[in-house]
Amino acid sequence: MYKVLVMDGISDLGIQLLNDAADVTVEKKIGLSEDELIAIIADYDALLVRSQTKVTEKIMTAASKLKVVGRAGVGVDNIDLEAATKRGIVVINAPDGNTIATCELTFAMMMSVARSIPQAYKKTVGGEWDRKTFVGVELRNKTLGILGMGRIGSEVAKRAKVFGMNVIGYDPFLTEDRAEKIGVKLGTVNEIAAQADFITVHTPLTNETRHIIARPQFELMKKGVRIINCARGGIIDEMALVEAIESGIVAGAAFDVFEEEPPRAEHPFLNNPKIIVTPHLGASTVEAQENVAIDVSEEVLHILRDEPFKNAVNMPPVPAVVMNKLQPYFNLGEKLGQFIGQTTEGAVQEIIISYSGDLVDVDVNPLNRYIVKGVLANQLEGVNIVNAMHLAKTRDVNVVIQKSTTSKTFTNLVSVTLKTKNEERLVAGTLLAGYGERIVQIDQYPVDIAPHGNLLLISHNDKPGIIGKVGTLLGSNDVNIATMQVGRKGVGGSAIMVLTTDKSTPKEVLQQLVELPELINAKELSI
Ligand SMILES: NC(=O)C1=CN([C@@H]2O[C@H](COP(=O)(O)OP(=O)(O)OC[C@H]3O[C@@H](n4cnc5c(N)ncnc54)[C@H](O)[C@@H]3O)[C@@H](O)[C@H]2O)C=CC1
Ligand SMILES: O=C(O)C(=O)COP(=O)(O)O
Repeated sequence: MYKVLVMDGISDLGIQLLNDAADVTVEKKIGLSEDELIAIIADYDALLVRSQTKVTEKIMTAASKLKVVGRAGVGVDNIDLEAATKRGIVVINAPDGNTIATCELTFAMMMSVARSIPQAYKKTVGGEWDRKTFVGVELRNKTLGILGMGRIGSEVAKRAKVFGMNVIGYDPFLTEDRAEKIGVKLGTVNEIAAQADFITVHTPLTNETRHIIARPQFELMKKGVRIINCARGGIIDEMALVEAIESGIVAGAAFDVFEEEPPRAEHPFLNNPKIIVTPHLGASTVEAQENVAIDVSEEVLHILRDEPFKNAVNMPPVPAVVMNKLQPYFNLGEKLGQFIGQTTEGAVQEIIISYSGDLVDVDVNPLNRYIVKGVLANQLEGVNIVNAMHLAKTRDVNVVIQKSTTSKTFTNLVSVTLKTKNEERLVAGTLLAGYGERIVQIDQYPVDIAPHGNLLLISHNDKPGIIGKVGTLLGSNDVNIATMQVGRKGVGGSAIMVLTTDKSTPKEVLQQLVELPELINAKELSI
């Protein structure tokens, strides 16, 4: 039974999927301190958070069972990604579910700051009928500068166009073609600062975006500019903004997010009549909260059940077309890795993965992770597709990827060669239409094995009667042979025998096998 800990007010409707799962129990705890979380986290397989809980390295160190941290939202700056990757903890987010909610709040903030709605409301409910102070500005024909033209930034741009605004966007990934298509002019940060009447930011908070708008940019701005931040505190330098308001450059600002949340009571935004604030409400709509909780719950279930997933933040994203092609190979790749990992003794020095046929034109990086995971799982605990490459690197295991267009026999072939100080072994597999996964080569021997269950790998000399001897020995010890394959270099030469058995072969029977004069080695592999 998997145990999931839900924190930070995640929608109950959204996590219904987890509640309904027979193999999951869900516990909800709100507002735990770091120490309180450390005290209980070892019990849980999955942790679900929003932006409030800081998932620190200390918490992950205590989380001995934790497989996944699910972020019901976009930003993961509250989660120590490096610490998670090192420990093989998958971090997933729900990037699509709150785009519209945050875009709409941005628009609400832009209109509020253009018309001073919160300030006017406050006076009106206070008994004043002040129609002089709050003369606003229109959005039409104004220039909106957008830093960060991803999901939210692009939706804001769309709506701004409908309002008759000119939009200038800055985003290192915004191409001229796409900008033209959505009717956005491209500009640098400084060009935006100099030209815009409204500026809104929609980037993540990174080393590059921290204080991307600071004193030098405010100095370039037109008098009367209005600034909106519904992304992350810290993208705009808060103190420089206050100065720019005091010096009359900035006419108003609307902030949903703060460098420190919640802000201290004496924070200069909180008593500035030109600054509108909300308590990080961008994603706080019924729809968005249901969306992100559903998305994150689906992914958490996949991860707990060892099924493929797509939104890992601490792994490169896999486009859907690549995923569709690769997914059928994940199981085969992992089994080939497990198989070859169990055939060798001693530390692995190099893993050579070769692809031919169908996979040559595909980005095989996700599949490499499954293969390396399979290899290392034989020697290391806690390996998974998130940390497999990291663990290989930290253990000086060289991973070499080769591709060849010339597969002689199979439409697709994945072969894995393992080198240790004293050995080099190879296994190759394919997906056969109608038959599924097959191992088709072990070292230099062609074979045809369905890679499931208990496998006995026997190296022997090709002598008459050896097959019978092996069969008799196993049979007399109640080990039933399901399938048998033999491969040899030539008559009387060295050969291999691969058996699948209905149950595991006891150690003493393996020992008796090895003592047969024709046998070189016998090993049970579990894949
Ligand atoms: N206030 C709230 O409650 C919410 C805030 N957010 C924040 O909004 C941010 C944006 O969310 P999405 O649009 O969904 O993310 P996204 O990943 O679709 O877009 C972010 C864009 O920023 C761009 N970017 C990265 N570095 C940049 C730089 N140095 N200069 C300019 N652009 C840069 C990226 O290329 C990307 O296109 C999130 O990172 C999150 O922090 C998101 C949801 C709710
Ligand atoms: O999704 C995001 O990045 C957000 O900032 C939303 O945060 P929240 O889930 O409302 O704590």
